[in-house]
Amino acid sequence: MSTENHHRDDRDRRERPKSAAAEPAPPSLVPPPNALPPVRHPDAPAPGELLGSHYDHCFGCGEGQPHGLHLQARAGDGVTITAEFTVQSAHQGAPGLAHGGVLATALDETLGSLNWLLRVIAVTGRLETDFVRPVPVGTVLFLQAEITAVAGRKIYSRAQGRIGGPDGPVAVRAQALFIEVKVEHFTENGRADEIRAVMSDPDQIRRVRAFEVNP
Ligand SMILES: CCCCCCCCCCCCCCCC(=O)SCCNC(=O)CCNC(=O)[C@H](O)C(C)(C)COP(=O)(O)OP(=O)(O)OC[C@H]1O[C@@H](n2cnc3c(N)ncnc32)[C@H](O)[C@@H]1OP(=O)(O)O
Repeated sequence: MSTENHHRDDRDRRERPKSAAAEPAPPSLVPPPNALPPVRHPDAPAPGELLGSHYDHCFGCGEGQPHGLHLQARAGDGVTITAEFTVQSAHQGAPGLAHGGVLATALDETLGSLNWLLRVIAVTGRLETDFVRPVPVGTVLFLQAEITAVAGRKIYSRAQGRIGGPDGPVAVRAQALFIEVKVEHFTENGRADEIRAVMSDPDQIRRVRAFEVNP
């Protein structure tokens, strides 16, 4: 293939339709035939409601992380979420541009927030990210995410981040597989100091309960 054609192919790939749905998923991100549509928990936050942080020291959403993303997620209709994150100078990779790992974190955090709507505790098993456009420092990234299917403990989801406005061009997108876990995943693996602090904070316990199925 000529260099010119190669460049045109690259550009075409970047400018494909805006929906994450248009992207073929790798095998482990394709829900199995027995997967079911996600069911919004009756006590899930109402559409339009801000979810708040699940943990004050979370790098993605916690207020207690000075250089964190301070991402704010809002429940949408069905099993969807919107979120916003403003790229700060502490988030640079190349001069004046967001670090790709930080953008992946924003996608991961948004996708993770979706599990609030199922009232399930889940962690990221697989996260596949496409970086479509550079994202300058100072940019607001407008994220949208949805759960597409659930198969036992496996939760399939996808997200995209747009720049210039909620309907602007897609800059990043991701497909993910989250795996449902028990609270013991954290209590048995997390560092003892932080687990102790969380377990003695009634406000934090209340937030953890909000994740549990049939608390
Ligand atoms: C007291 C304090 C409480 C605090 C309460 C806080 C609550 C809310 C915190 C939320 C925080 C959110 C923050 C953002 C989201 C993160 O960033 S989470 C952090 C990043 N993720 C992790 O650290 C996960 C590390 N990985 C693990 O711990 C384990 O591999 C997992 C994911 C729990 C799975 O292990 P497992 O439970 O032994 O399950 P396993 O049987 O291996 O797999 C189950 C199924 O999933 C499939 N699977 C597993 N991994 C993968 C993979 N990577 N690819 C494809 N398929 C996979 C398996 O093939 C299997 O499929 P089936 O055979 O059932 O068809």
